[in-house]
Amino acid sequence: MPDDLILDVRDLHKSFGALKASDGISLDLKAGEIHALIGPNGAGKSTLIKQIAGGLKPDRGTVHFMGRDVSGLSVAKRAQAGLGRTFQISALAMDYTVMENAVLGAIGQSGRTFSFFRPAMKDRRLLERAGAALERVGLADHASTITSELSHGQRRQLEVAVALTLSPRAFLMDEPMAGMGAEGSQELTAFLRELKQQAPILLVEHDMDAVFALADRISVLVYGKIIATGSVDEIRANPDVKTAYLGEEDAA
Ligand SMILES: Nc1ncnc2c1ncn2[C@@H]1O[C@H](COP(=O)(O)OP(=O)(O)OP(=O)(O)O)[C@@H](O)[C@H]1O
Repeated sequence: MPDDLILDVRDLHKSFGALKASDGISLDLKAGEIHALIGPNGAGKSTLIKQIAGGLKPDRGTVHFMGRDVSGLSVAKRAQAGLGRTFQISALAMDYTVMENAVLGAIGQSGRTFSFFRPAMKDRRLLERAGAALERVGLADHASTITSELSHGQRRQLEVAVALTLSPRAFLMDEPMAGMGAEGSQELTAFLRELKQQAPILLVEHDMDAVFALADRISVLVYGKIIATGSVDEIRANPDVKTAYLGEEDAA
């Protein structure tokens, strides 16, 4: 394995009945980069991210992470191994405080199973780790704020903080810009550019301005197949990509 290869997805296949949502997908993520995954609605982006994160089992193909085959591991095990994920739909506990959500992240729990929760809130090591992550995303001053009171942009920051508590070696991000205003997107863009130095990011994003501003590489997914991978300039100039997107506009 080359040193800078963090995530290596090989020949993933996933069908839903006759529909091939992943049709032989291979892609990789290298240290220090943002690799954006774009494609028309229904192309299979979310399905791919779920298979990489471990929530959906491929019919065929493998996922290697840091040189290790993680194909058989659960979401939680992959997260503990350093595969961090932020969600398209928030998994934050809205009536808990910002710090409590970060601590839940630090014990590898997202969602709503809180059996370890009370003892965790007294664990100094976990509190420190959660506090450091909040500091990193600029939410330290909001540690005791109830999460539902945060702005949309702040919730996104908190999702990143939750992922950061496990010291990820890579991030999977599903539409982090969704629902953000122009100012919020700009702030998040600047933050992601800094974050990629710590851990590379596989980014699914519909906001093309953000993708073109951020991505080191772009892969284009259409009907379950990657039709092109390249730099921003290469993808912009690629005739197949233009056709795929024009086709979508014509259909709309
Ligand atoms: N659990 C499922 N059962 C059946 N079909 C599914 C399932 N999940 C996804 N699909 C189908 O697979 C295809 C790919 O869906 P997916 O959500 O991965 O696309 P996407 O690129 O993320 O789309 P969008 O950009 O709209 O979020 C779609 O046709 C979708 O209807």
